[in-house]
Amino acid sequence: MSLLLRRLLSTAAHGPLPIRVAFTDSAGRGVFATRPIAAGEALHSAQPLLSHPSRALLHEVCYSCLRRKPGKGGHSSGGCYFCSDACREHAKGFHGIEKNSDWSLLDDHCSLRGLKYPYMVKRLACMVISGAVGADCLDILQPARLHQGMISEMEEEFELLDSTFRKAGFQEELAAFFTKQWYINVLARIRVNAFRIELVASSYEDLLSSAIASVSCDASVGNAVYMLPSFYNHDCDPNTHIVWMQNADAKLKTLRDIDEGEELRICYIDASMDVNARQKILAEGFGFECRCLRCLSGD
Ligand SMILES: C[S@@+](CC[C@H](N)C(=O)[O-])C[C@H]1O[C@@H](n2cnc3c(N)ncnc32)[C@H](O)[C@@H]1O
Repeated sequence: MSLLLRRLLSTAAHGPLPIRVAFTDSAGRGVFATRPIAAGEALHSAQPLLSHPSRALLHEVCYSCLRRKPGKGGHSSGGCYFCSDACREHAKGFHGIEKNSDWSLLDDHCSLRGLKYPYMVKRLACMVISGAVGADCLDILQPARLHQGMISEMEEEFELLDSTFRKAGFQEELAAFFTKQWYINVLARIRVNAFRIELVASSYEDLLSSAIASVSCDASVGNAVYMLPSFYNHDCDPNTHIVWMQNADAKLKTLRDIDEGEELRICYIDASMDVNARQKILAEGFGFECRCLRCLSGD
């Protein structure tokens, strides 16, 4: 296990976490309980390594933590909304770089094709340039299997990002890491590990804005990639779930009693779909055939 993971598992506020990361028989690495865990117990929370608001809500959620903008107040900066000084401070490095570039070509490219992940790579590149993270910070995560069509699309996106950064004068900073291969490696990891974030309404006002958002089909406030949550495998009848209350900080909780040594699995997709739809999405989006008990029973 990497040093980073070991540190994450042992530095919880209330002692070591009741989980460990280990190899499964058929699904690569996974998360296992190190003791019996009761239904509904909070396992841990996790802050994103990388997040980005949905395009449709760019000015409606905090540019840093994805918290929804309340009806009044808030701190805006360059068109972006920050919910607090701490969020503004956290975003200072990458936002300063993003602000200095003209992203209109990338915006056109992504909105025409309905792409969201290139924005996450853009943000990661800005975080690397600002010194907030290393260029290899996602390397530990599992990448997607890519076919030639995906690689060609990624190469096109890379060229757009590269020319935008160069026009803004970041040649020197890019030289250290920003290659086509870096872009492809990072995007391949984001494809498999990014979570689509839907906040659980915590107030009447939130409830109202979620209702409006779901009517207009943009219930997701954005996407984020985490470290520890990325090691949870999928099950269509999961024993664990991941929730977001007010912002992109994720909380993992058990859904039923768990035995010591049992693997903890979450559901990556909408579990209410039928077996054929679930199998299709998991095969196309995540590259595996789901052989969970529910799928095997044809449910
Ligand atoms: C978010 S990662 C989960 C952690 C991953 N197993 C690892 O080693 O990093 C998602 C990937 O794990 C594998 N995976 C997750 N759930 C699976 C399942 N039920 N059956 C087979 N493979 C699964 C797939 O390769 C999938 O693309």
